[in-house]
Amino acid sequence: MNPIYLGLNIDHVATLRQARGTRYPDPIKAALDAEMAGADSITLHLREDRRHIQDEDVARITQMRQTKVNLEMAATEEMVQIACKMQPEDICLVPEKREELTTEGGLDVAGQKAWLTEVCARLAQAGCRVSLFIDPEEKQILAAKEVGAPVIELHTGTYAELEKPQEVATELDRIRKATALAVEQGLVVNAGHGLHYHNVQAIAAIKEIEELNIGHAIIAQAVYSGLPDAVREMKRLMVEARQQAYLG
Ligand SMILES: CC(=O)[C@@H](O)[C@H](O)COP(=O)(O)O
Ligand SMILES: NCC(=O)COP(=O)(O)O
Repeated sequence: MNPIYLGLNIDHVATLRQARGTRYPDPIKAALDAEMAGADSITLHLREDRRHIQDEDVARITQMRQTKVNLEMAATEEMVQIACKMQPEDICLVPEKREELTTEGGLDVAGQKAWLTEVCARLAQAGCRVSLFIDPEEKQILAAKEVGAPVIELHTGTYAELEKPQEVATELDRIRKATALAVEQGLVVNAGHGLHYHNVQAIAAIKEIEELNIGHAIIAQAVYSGLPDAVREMKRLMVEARQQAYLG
């Protein structure tokens, strides 16, 4: 059975801290607690506007983590230099707009192949494994392969927002086909965005998906149950769905 891994996104802990400019809650404490509860990696997004995660958070987590760090960032010169200095295990390149509430859509890899080829090479040279956060589209998957990224993260935001069963089924099918194509191309496939306790299992049941990055829903649930329980329950649902997928 292919295992399924959970990456906890800690941005939302930092959002709460930045709302008041306090020293608490500490996203790094949250990350360490989550690792103890079964999170397999820690994801954090250093935005250009520094609205939540700060440079110091990235420095601290790369030193203190017990699992591995997945740094999400825009493909800009500033961010590439920071990443090369901090050297997290994984980097996920994401599109970024100043005015957006959260990431909207996937990275247009096909539209910036030359620049992304250079960025992927520089990050690989620094010892980081590069992932590209893309929509489940053939054009973007083939472009990801071309620019030299070993990993993609399929954007599940559209899936998460749909409500009508038929539309959800169609989007799931798109994600399944995209996963199959990416695996055929030799890419590792992760997924994430907008996943929560009620929609995660259909994604976790796609056997070739290796890791799910989830933040908002887990941190929200932590308000009620505490973070360790919130992490454990998400992981339990993911593993249950993966096992069921093998049982048929
Ligand atoms: C790339 C992605 O899907 C999310 O992790 C997103 O980057 C999180 O950023 P925010 O926490 O600012 O919404
Ligand atoms: N890359 C997706 C991610 O890190 C978590 O996104 P969300 O669960 O906070 O929507």
